[in-house]
Amino acid sequence: MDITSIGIVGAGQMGNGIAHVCALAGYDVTLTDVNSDALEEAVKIIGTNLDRQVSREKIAQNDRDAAMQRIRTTSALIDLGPSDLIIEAATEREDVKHAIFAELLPALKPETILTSNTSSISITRLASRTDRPEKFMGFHFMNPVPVMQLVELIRGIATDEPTYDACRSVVDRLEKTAATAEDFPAFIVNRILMPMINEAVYTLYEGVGTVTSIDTSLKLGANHPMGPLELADFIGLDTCLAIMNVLHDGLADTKYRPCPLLTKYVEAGWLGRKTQRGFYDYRGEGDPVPTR
Ligand SMILES: CC(=O)CC(=O)SCCNC(=O)CCNC(=O)[C@H](O)C(C)(C)COP(=O)(O)OP(=O)(O)OC[C@H]1O[C@@H](n2cnc3c(N)ncnc32)[C@H](O)[C@@H]1OP(=O)(O)O
Ligand SMILES: NC(=O)C1=CN([C@@H]2O[C@H](COP(=O)(O)OP(=O)(O)OC[C@H]3O[C@@H](n4cnc5c(N)ncnc54)[C@H](OP(=O)(O)O)[C@@H]3O)[C@@H](O)[C@H]2O)C=CC1
Repeated sequence: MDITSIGIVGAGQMGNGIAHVCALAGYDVTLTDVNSDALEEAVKIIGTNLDRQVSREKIAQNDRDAAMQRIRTTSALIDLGPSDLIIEAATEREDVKHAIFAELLPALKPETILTSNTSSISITRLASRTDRPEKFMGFHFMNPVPVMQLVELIRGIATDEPTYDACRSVVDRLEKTAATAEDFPAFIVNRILMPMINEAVYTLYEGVGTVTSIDTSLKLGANHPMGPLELADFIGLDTCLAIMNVLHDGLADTKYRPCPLLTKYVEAGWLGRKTQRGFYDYRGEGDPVPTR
């Protein structure tokens, strides 16, 4: 199937990044969110990130302008009806994703491919609640989307080859690299990355190190671009906790037990950068201040 238009559900940090790269690659993009402020904010962020790429001579000004022209926003989910490919990038909660698909399905063309950017949730289970499990895939971008090269492609048990091939062609057109993962909890990247982040939170919880010493250790001692707690704030602590819960429930192994301190931060609404406070406090003018 020739994909020319892409509908994106959720205009948070992932949704805006996905809209950015898809529009830049020439796809017509429709972006939707339940929150109309999030849509306005997403368009601003996309404009700023494209400007940055222009100023660093990564893209030309007219490519930037053409990409912005290709992005349409709407708060009505059914406006995604004509899209050839849907990428769902709403909050990492299975009930939210099921509800989105239930509302969206009656508006879709029969041939439309349905995908989720979920970090961890079973693709087979999400697909089973739709009318097209053979046309359903995991399409997992990494954050920040305009910078990170990888897209994980995850087949559900029923996904057919034409669907996989069509998604792979989209990854090629975005000039990203695909890695194929089997449909087990959290796939590849988060199966490995998230227990490391959770262990960093345990290291903090048990008083082995402070926020600063833990992040400095991994940045300078293991050459990670961000420390694990800084990265957790960047991803979103709610998303990190949701992924740990999927690993814990899905693999039934205590080694995936979410750290109680991670739970406490989420309960406080300290979700990281997106709420201005997590393991660091971002509300001041200067450098972020560690909260422990
Ligand atoms: C949770 C999941 O399901 C899966 C995941 O995504 S896990 C998270 C995966 N992501 C990571 O691990 C990110 C780790 N961090 C990094 O790689 C780096 O810190 C970073 C790329 C985010 C920032 O790098 P940095 O060197 O500290 O900052 P900075 O110099 O501002 O940015 C590097 C480049 O990226 C660009 N950039 C950064 N954010 C950008 C954005 N949102 N849009 C466009 N460009 C961006 C910058 O313009 C800069 O470009 P040049 O190389 O041309 O100068
Ligand atoms: N953060 C990361 O590093 C990565 C995240 N992901 C995955 O991408 C998805 C999105 O994550 P992320 O962008 O970080 O999350 P955000 O919290 O930044 O954004 C999620 C957006 O979805 C909106 N939303 C919630 N419910 C609905 C709905 N029913 N219909 C439409 N929009 C809705 C939210 O609105 P409101 O705020 O009003 O609730 C919010 O604007 C998740 O599945 C996550 O696991 C994948 C790779 C990396």
